[in-house]
Amino acid sequence: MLKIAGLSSGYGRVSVLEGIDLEVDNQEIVVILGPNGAGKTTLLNSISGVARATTGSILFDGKDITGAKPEQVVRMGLVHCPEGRRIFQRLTVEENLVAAHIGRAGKSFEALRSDVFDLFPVLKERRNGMASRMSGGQQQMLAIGRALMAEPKLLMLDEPSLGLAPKIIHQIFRIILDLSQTGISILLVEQNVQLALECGDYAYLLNTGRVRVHGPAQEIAQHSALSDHYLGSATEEVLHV
Ligand SMILES: Nc1ncnc2c1ncn2[C@@H]1O[C@H](COP(=O)(O)OP(=O)(O)OP(=O)(O)O)[C@@H](O)[C@H]1O
Repeated sequence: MLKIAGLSSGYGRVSVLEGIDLEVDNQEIVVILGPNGAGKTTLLNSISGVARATTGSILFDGKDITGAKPEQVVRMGLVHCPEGRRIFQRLTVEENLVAAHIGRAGKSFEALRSDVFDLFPVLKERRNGMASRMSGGQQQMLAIGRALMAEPKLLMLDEPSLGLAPKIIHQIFRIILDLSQTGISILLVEQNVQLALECGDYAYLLNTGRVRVHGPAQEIAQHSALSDHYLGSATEEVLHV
């Protein structure tokens, strides 16, 4: 579904990522872990076309999307649900969904809205309520609902559990697993290492812009070097667990 090879990128003259190789298979949940500033968000931004790749290639669904514009990438079914939710606070739930669907070909608004409401009944209950009046967890559900209006084949989620209560975090992870069951591939950036590794199939650990460790999520969870790497004492060596 997604194949990244030798990707380096950054912002203007600031280089952030160096030589990233990463793959996401069909229906797989791939987790990206790493300390603050490791480059996780920059990696998602580079895939979605917000940050520019300086070297390397990004293939999505068999097509080269290196250097493609964000709107082209979304149209192909690669959808980024950014950190901080970025929903329209002054619009209602329904209006947020409408805004996410404007100008789209494919399934009708009504059909997609119905899928979103099936997945998140609370959004149906609150469809005419202002987004700003909803709890953090409900706003995260709306952010994912908006992303689903673009019919993703691959959904990139940046820290969906950020700032949420433990019970709600479990709900969000349950939803991520449900989405994967519907055939959507997931690329998940998370600070909640334990839950992310329980939920994921494969994991990459980033530090200072490079992949330091990668392997099946279960093996990474048991790997004693993970904490060293996670805490930032990574060597230059890439360990394949
Ligand atoms: N717009 C930008 N312009 C310049 N540098 C940036 C920009 N955004 C991020 N950076 C820098 O890129 C590096 C990686 O940041 P990034 O946000 O990708 O890390 P992260 O792993 O997602 O961290 P966090 O967990 O804190 O979100 C940091 O040194 C950051 O200061």
